Order: sequence, then C-alpha cells, then structure tokens
Amino acid sequence: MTENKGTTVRQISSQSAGGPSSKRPKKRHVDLALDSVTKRLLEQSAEAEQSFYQMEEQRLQAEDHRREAEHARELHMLQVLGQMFSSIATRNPVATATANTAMPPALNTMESNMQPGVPMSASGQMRRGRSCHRRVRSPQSQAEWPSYHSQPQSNAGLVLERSFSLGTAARRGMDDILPLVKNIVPPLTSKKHKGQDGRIGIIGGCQEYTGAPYFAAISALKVGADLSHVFCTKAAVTVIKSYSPELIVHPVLDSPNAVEEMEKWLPRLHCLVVGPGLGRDEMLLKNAKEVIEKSKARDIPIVIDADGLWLVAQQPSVIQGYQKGILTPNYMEFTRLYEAMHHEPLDSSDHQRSAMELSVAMGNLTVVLKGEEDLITDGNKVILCRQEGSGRRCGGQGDLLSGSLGVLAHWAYTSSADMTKSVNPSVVAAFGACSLTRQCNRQAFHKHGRATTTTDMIQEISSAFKKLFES
Ligand SMILES: NC(=O)C1=CN([C@@H]2O[C@H](COP(=O)(O)OP(=O)(O)OC[C@H]3O[C@@H](n4cnc5c(N)ncnc54)[C@H](O)[C@@H]3O)[C@@H](O)[C@H]2O)[C@@H](O)CC1
Ligand SMILES: Nc1ncnc2c1ncn2[C@@H]1O[C@H](COP(=O)(O)OP(=O)(O)OP(=O)(O)O)[C@@H](O)[C@H]1O
Repeated sequence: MTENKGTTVRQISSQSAGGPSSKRPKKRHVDLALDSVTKRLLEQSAEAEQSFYQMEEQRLQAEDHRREAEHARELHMLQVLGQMFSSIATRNPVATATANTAMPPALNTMESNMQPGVPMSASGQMRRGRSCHRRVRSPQSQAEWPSYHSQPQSNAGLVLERSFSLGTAARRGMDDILPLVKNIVPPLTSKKHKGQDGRIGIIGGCQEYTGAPYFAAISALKVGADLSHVFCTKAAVTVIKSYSPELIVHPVLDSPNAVEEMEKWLPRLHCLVVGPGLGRDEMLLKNAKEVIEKSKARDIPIVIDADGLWLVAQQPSVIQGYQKGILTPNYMEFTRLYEAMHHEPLDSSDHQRSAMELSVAMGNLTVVLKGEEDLITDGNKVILCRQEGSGRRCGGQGDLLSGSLGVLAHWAYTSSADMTKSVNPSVVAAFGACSLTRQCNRQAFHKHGRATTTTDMIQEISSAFKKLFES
C-alpha cells in the first residue's frame, strides 16, 4: 500500500514535474503569453507617451498664441498712445516747445546711457519731464545726446516711437540672449581636470541662516561647478556640512583672522557669491567687505545678494564701479539700495527706469531686479526675463539664483567675446541664472504645487538646464 502510494506519488510528481517532452510546450506557451503582454504594455506606454507629447505640444502652442495676442494688444495700446501724443504735439506746438526745453536734464537721466533702440518703458518715457537727478554720467552718453535733438520728430513722437521698441526689443532680447547663454556653457570632455569648470565661493551662513548658503552652494554644483566652498561662522559649519557631503565648508567667517583665512582661498576661486545667510552682524559684514576688496584686486566676478546687499546699501563704494560686480536684489533690497544711492524715495511706477538709474549710479554694475519679471540692466540696456515660473514664492529661490549666477558668471567671463557677441558677460550670465531659476520653479511646482520648496527646485536644475541650454 505504502509502496503503491509511493509509486502513485512518484508518478504524480513525475507527471507534474513533467519530462522534457511534457514541460517545454507549457513554458513556451507561458513565454509567448508573457511576450505578448510585455509587447502590449510597451505599445501602450509608447502610445501614452506620444499622446502626452501631443498634448504638451498643443498646450505650448496655445500658450504661444496667448502670449502673441497679449503682445499684440500691448503694441496696439502703445500705438494708440503714440497717435494720441503726436496729435497733441501737432495741435499744441507751444507744449511741444516747452517739452523740448524741459527735456534735456531729464533725458540725461536715462537716454544718455542708452544705445539707440534700447528698450525703455512707456511710462518712464512719458514722465520724463519730472525732476530727476542722475548722479553718474558717462562721456558716451553725452556724445549721444545731440542725436536725440536732431530727430525731426516732436519729443512726444520720439518718446513714444522709442517706447514701441520696448516690448519687441525686450522680447528680442530674450531670444537673442538665450543662444549666448548656450554658447558659454563649457563642453564636458575627458580632457578636463577637476576644478576647471568652476570653483565657487559663497560667503554667508551664520547661527540663524544655514539654508541660504547651502542652497547657493549646492545650486552652483548642480549647474556644473566642480567645487563649491562655503565660508561661514563656526556655529553654522556643522549644520551646513550635514546637509551635504559635496560642499567644502570653512568655519572662518567669525574667526579673529577671518580675512586672512578667506584670502588664502581666493587664488583658487573663480567667482564669489557674497550674502546668502550672511546676517547683519557688524563684524561679519566688515569681514565680508574686506574679502570683497581682496577679490576685486584679483578681478574675479562677485555676485552680491541678500545681506551682502545690506552691506552695499550702507557702503556702496565697496563694489561701486567694479565691472564684474553683479547685484541681485529683490524688490525690498532694491528699494533700500536705490534710496541709499539717490537720497529720494523710489518711484515704484517704473521699475525699468529705476533699475537703470541704480546701475548707472553704481558705476554701470549689472543689476538684476527680481520679481514677476526679472529685470537685468547694466545701465545701457534693460533685458527682461519672462521665463514662466509659478505662483509659489518659497524662501531660498534667490539663493538658487545667486549660486547659479556665480557659475554662469565664471563661464561668461572666460568665454571669448565671439561667444557672447560682445554683450556684457554679466548680463548674459544673469539672464541664464534668472531663466534657470524660473524654469526650476515651474517644473517643481508642476510636481509639488503649493508644497514646492527650494529643495524641490534644486532637484529640477539638471533637467531645467538641459531643456533651456542644451537642447
Ligand atoms: N533657509 C534659509 O536659511 C534662508 C535664509 N535666507 C536669508 O535670510 C536673510 C534675510 O533675507 P530676507 O529676504 O528675509 O531679507 P529682509 O530681512 O530684508 O526682509 C525682506 C522682507 O521683505 C519681504 N519682501 C520680499 N520681497 C518683497 C516685495 N516684492 N514686496 C514686499 N515685501 C517683500 C520679505 O517677505 C521679507 O520679509 C538673508 O541672509 C537671506 O539670505 C533667505 O535666503 C531665505 C532662506
Ligand atoms: N512674482 C514673481 N513671479 C515669478 N517669479 C518670481 C516672482 N518673484 C520672484 N520670482 C522669481 O523668484 C526668484 C527669486 O526671487 P525672490 O524675489 O524670491 O528672491 P529673494 O527674495 O532674494 O529670495 P530668497 O528667499 O532666497 O532670499 C527669481 O528668479 C525671480 O525671478
């Protein structure tokens, strides 16, 4: 019985295990079924991907149409205004003559620093008769001044005609500058050694603020710098190190010989970003100031942000006139700087004009006024960055911008004039950093919505960079 049972069991198991002849057809059958399921899945995923791209394409086209319509509306509005003003000018020659005599001092404020055809805001142009005092005036600007008078049009006509160029020139600016940013991105080759694509220094980080210098430094690395150093206080160092093993963090900013400690590193740095999380402690600001002085002597680009701008508002001479200096104020910081330089309240109705005035007063430093649209000017020209972002304004986005700008400034200043088509390298770099920050914001918001934080934006740097500058 037992034997029989055993035999039965053996027989059953030998059947179920299957001899070579009984097993193979089944496996083949299973394989075939699996193959077809996989194939079907792949087809479905390809279809889904294709329809996603189609939808995305349609969405982008719709967005383009919306923007074109908006620009057309703006242009139309300006044309109507132009006609209104020229008819006023024709009907009232006395007013025109008065305007002619009243114009020169005010024109000195803006136009004297502008190249012909440079974008300028309509509101700024129309308020030109107001009293306004420019502090710095370049010889080039004076040379240009007579040509404005030689225009056969009335001032109102001239004003508005140049206003028309605002929208198109600003847009053209965007289209023109983006290829230049692409040009300055260094190729990745096996011939390079570590450090060649950028060694960036961030001055900032104290007891209260450890996130800001981290955001700036890690953004610099993610954009493509090889090494990113943070010079912070002792209290901040372990915290920052614990965020990231990639950063080199020096606990020197509040040490008794802080300046010598930091100066030692300057020959190894390509660019300095001063201010993220610096705080406003007198001693820290003094140390930062001295390092800025030493860096100027080494001719390295210096981006000044956040509390670094507080320092500049107290002592503008620290960076005034340094052509490789770039200021990245938000609106509050901008107001502070403007009022410190001009000793009068900021007229908030014309940001472009005010930004140019600040740049000129600072000796044609590049100013990046961040906001709904970023405004970049070196006092000669205003470029607008309108790369779509999102409505999410979490803290730290400005640090992403200043850290990225540090790397891009290094790349822009080491590129040939051919690559930047002789456009101010600071402006090219600033445009790149603004576009990138806004694109990261857009992508991160797409994924995280209201919960978006700067950390989420930093994770988007790689793909945003690729999309903007490597496609
Ligand atoms: N996680 C961190 O460690 C962070 C630290 N940060 C640091 O914090 C320090 C102080 O920076 P703050 O920006 O707070 O400077 P301020 O202390 O000058 O404050 C500026 C204030 O203005 C407000 N503001 C900004 N834009 C405005 C606008 N357009 N209109 C009206 N109000 C506006 C802000 O809400 C803020 O309260 C800096 O060192 C900065 O780097 C920030 O970078 C944010 C992230
Ligand atoms: N209203 C807005 N719409 C779209 N983008 C904006 C708007 N305001 C600011 N940004 C973008 O956010 C980025 C950072 O600007 P923001 O004004 O937040 O700087 P910040 O206050 O110096 O930042 P931080 O929090 O790091 O100190 C810039 O790239 C800017 O283009």
